[in-house]
Amino acid sequence: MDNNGQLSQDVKVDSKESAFYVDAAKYWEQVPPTVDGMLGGLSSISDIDLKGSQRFLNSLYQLVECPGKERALDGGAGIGRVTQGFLMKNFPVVDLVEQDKQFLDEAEKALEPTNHKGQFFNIGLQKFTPEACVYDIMWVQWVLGHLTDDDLISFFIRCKSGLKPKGLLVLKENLTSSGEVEMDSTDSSVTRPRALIIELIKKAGLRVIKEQKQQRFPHELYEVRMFAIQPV
Ligand SMILES: C[S@@+](CC[C@H](N)C(=O)[O-])C[C@H]1O[C@@H](n2cnc3c(N)ncnc32)[C@H](O)[C@@H]1O
Repeated sequence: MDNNGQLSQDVKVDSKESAFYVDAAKYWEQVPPTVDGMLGGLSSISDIDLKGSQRFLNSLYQLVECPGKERALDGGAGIGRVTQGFLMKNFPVVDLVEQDKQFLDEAEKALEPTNHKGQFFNIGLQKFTPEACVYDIMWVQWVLGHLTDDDLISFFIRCKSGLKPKGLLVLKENLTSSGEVEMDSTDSSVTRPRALIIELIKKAGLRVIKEQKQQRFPHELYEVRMFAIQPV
């Protein structure tokens, strides 16, 4: 790590239960289970975000080999903002993976009166293995900065086995414009440059088939991009 608190290009942490993960879990433990909590006080951008996601998903159904519309996964689901605001409108079954028990309980409570069908997995993505060949879309948003590079590659590899034959993994993440990995010690996460994300995707034997920048976000925020990914 350099003096500016930046990690060098590679995000390498040895142990799975290292301080990197423990500190992140501690940070999220004291965040209120609200949309504002999920978005660091920026609940005002939630609608724009969800609409941008819907547009991107629609564009994936224009592809020649498009995914099915049965079952999705929400990775790093928090209180289920993405599940409820977007994925459930497109998929009859949506499973949620979230490391924080309080958030997942809140999601379960909020989804109970709806017609939600799906499972709740209280586990970190670095340890999560999806059931084989079940997902049309695995949507992973604003969480990958909490995984080390090595764990991210392993997670991508496990995602490949969770996808149906035409299924897609979709990432929606902040990207740095500096070309560097930037560390946030408050929530124990990193923000990666686009080039590193692409490199890690390739290392996992996947490739980006469609990519789009989220529009209409405040200019002071990191650039946010969506990547639709499939096994090579
Ligand atoms: C910025 S919030 C985003 C939540 C949700 N994706 C959304 O867009 O509303 C990040 C979420 O990732 C979760 N998280 C952090 N580290 C994680 C990990 N290693 N595995 C799974 N979830 C994690 C946090 O508990 C939190 O719910």
